[in-house]
Parts: sequence; C-alpha cells; structure tokens
Amino acid sequence: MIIASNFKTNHTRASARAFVEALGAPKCEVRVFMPFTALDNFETNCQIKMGAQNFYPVQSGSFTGEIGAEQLEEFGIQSVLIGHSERRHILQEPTTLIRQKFAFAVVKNWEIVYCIGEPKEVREEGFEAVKAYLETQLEGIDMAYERLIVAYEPVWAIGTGLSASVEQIQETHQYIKTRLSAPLLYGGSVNANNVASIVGLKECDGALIGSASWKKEAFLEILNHTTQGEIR
Ligand SMILES: O=C[C@H](O)COP(=O)(O)O
Repeated sequence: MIIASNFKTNHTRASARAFVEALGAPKCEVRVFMPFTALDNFETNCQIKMGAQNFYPVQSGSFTGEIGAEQLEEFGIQSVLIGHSERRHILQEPTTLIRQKFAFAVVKNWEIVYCIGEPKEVREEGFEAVKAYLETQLEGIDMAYERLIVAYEPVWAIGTGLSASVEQIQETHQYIKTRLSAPLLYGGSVNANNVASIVGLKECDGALIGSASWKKEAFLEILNHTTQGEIR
C-alpha cells in the first residue's frame, strides 16, 4: 500500500520539515512530493520517501528556471512524478517532453509515479472513450519498467471535492491492470472519509492525494484510515 501526498504549490521549507517530522513510522509506504524549495536531507523512516513533482530531463545544463538530476540527487531524490494533469493541461507540457522525462528517469533508475487520467468531456462520452484516451497516455511509455507506479487521476476529480465513484475507479483500474502490472494508485479528491473504500478495492494499490493531505494532522488521519497497512 502506497499513500502519497502531492504538496503541489504549497508548504514552505519550515512547514514541510514539520510535516515530515510528524510522520513517524507509518504502517504503509509513504511518498511526499514537495516543492523544490522545501527539499532537504530529511532523516526519515525507511517507508517514507521524498519525491520531486517535476524535473527537466538533463543531468545539468543551460535550461533557465529548470531543475535537473544533479539538483535532485543532492537531496537523494529518487521518486518523481511524471505526466500529472496539472502539468499536462495547465502548464501545457507536451507529450514529447513527458516521454523524454520518462525515458530519462528510467536511465536514472528513479521510481516513477506516472499519472494518467481523462478530462470530463471524455468521461461523459462513455467508457470506450476513456479507455482510448488512457491508451494515448500509455503510448511510448515502458510499462514494464520495474520501478514504475501508475496513478489514475481523472482530471474532473482533481481538486473538485468530487471523487470518482468506487465503481468508476474499479472499472477503470481493472482495465489499466490488463495493460500493466505496476502498482496502481488512484488520485482525485481522496480524503480521510473515502480513502478506506478506495484503497480497499482489489485493483487499487494506494492513493495520490493533493489538497486533503497538505495539513499534517489530516494526512496522519488519512494514514490511520488506511487500515491494510501492508508494505510493498
Ligand atoms: O496529485 C494529486 C492529485 O492531483 C489529486 O489532487 P486532489 O486530492 O486535491 O484532488
């Protein structure tokens, strides 16, 4: 079971440190994707890994405003988010760059949390359209990469307070599981009230959580509701 917090554009260096220190020894695997400015050499329980929300696929170089492998490696960062919908849709990150990032992270042997998910208009077209859309996001991706984790995050459920139903998550996860054997997370308005029913699904290996995870007390409550407690 993997429970991940994506801080997005939240937290300072001080509040991020307080958050990490509050985690203690969780019963499941935890990832914290924090802003670059809050990265540090944290001493944590081995089940807790710090991750990067983004990177530019170079070791170092002349890419003003970007962060490369050299900067992440200084903090021992080995888990990266790729393909998050906010980068695909708000930052207009092109598919070619997403694939380059993926290939680069594979060469670095980093853990990859690769995000896929359909927008509302595609969901409204029906499940065949959802499957076809997800296929386009899996194209060019090495689904056999051994350090791959996939996060299914329907765009319409992100930050809206309206999670996909367990039936929708189950149906979609069942389909994705026919395409890959990597651990599969769900993301999109997960909170302390719904996390147990979502991660309790047979096809769900954990959750990638945004807004409901930003306060340390709230994240600890989510971890408490994640009763399976097995460690992958
Ligand atoms: O990375 C996390 C997802 O974007 C979910 O965000 P959310 O929990 O605020 O809906």
